[in-house]
Amino acid sequence: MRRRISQRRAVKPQPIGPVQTYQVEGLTHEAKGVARLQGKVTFIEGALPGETVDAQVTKSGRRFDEATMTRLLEPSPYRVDPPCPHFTRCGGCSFQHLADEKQLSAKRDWLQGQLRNLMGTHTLETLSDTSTAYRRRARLSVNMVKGEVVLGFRGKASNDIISIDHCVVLTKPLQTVFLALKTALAGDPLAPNVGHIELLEDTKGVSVLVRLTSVISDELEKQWQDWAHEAKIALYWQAPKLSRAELASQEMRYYEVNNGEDKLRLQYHPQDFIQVNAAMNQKMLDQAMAWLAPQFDDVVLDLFCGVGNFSLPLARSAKSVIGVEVQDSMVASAQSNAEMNGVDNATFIAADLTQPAALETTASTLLTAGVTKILLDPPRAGALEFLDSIIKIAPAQILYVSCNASTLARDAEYLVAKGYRVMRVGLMDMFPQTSHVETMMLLHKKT
Ligand SMILES: C[S@@+](CC[C@H](N)C(=O)[O-])C[C@H]1O[C@@H](n2cnc3c(N)ncnc32)[C@H](O)[C@@H]1O
Ligand code: SF4
Repeated sequence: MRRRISQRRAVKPQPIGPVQTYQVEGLTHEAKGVARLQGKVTFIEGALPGETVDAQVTKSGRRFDEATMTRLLEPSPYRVDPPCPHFTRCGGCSFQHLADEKQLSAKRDWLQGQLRNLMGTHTLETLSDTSTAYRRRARLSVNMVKGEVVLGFRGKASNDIISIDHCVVLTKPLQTVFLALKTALAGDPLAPNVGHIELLEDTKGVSVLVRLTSVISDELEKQWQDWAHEAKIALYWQAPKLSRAELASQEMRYYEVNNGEDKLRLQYHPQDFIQVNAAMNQKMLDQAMAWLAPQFDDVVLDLFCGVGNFSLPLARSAKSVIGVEVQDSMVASAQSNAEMNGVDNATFIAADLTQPAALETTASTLLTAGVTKILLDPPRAGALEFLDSIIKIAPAQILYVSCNASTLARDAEYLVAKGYRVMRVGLMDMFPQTSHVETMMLLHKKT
């Protein structure tokens, strides 16, 4: 474990030029200030638009330089004290020095730029919620340095693990567990056997998944189970080389979502994908239902459906829903989630939507199903490989939920070229304090 970390260690940027004064004009997507000096663009870590700063170049390229701020001469009125004491070193957040409303407007400007060929005269709609204490899932890195355990996140300018005492974007219960875990791991024989740790909070409570790098004794395992029991934490172990099937046999978790007056319970395994921000997930589901407006005669296809986060609410209003997901275990969870919630009009198919073979079998099944609306929520790579199948299925409406604006722009431009029209576009601020944005786009088939 230690070896792997040192191999991946990035070189910390070192100053290579004199300190110079810059007027900062803009902000990049990664929250670096943009300035020009003698015509050359410089990206300055830590600087904000409207500020005058001293900075030192750390990397010089043909087209632009990168620099680090050494002194803030004139601050922006929108500069705020970062709520997290680790902000300057931890790579988890990039925007904490900028007021919440300005973070959002910077994200809006950036997203509108990414989608410039698609926005037309549409106004970008915005969904947001609390800017701290929102993260219900986090992956912590663990390292041993000179016999001391280091628990935290990767650094900003390097792959080093930064020791964290308090992470303000975690939900309050996870902040408490983080501290308890850190205290319990210090000097404990478990620490050198841990690769990383996942914290998870859901309707069932708090859980901790420990990924082991080597086998531990039954006695040590028992001590930690006792600790978890005492702290009311569900503890999951992932032993080295544990198969997915063995993992899947472990106890399931669940979270709940509201669907109007109705409550839906979704079971999942701690290793399965779930949306990280519970409050924003609820707002996103409500918006998806409002925009796609499933009716009693709609057959809705939910692509990349996970454990049925969108499928189940959709099925409550539609004639039927077909979910497609690559992970067999998540397909099984989605199916049992439907049954547990009394949803009898949803079926789920396991298929890899990037593979031509799967595409042919899946798409031909879907071609005859009379699909009227499609919701898709792909991973960052987008859904390029399945777009032709979508065109063949020819739904009247497509709701695209995306965590990567550039693949969304690529895919949506393709759909527009094939006869769809953009109807609504929305930014969903799922990850405040970071540069990530989620986007929702509604497209209608041109008649
Ligand atoms: C962004 S998540 C969305 C999940 C679900 N819609 C939700 O809201 O919880 C993307 C999902 O796509 C699945 N996935 C990833 N690659 C896939 C592929 N090639 N084919 C089908 N599903 C895939 C993942 O397992 C994951 O469940
Ligand atoms: S991820 Fe947590 S610890 Fe890191 S900067 Fe953000 S709030 Fe602080």
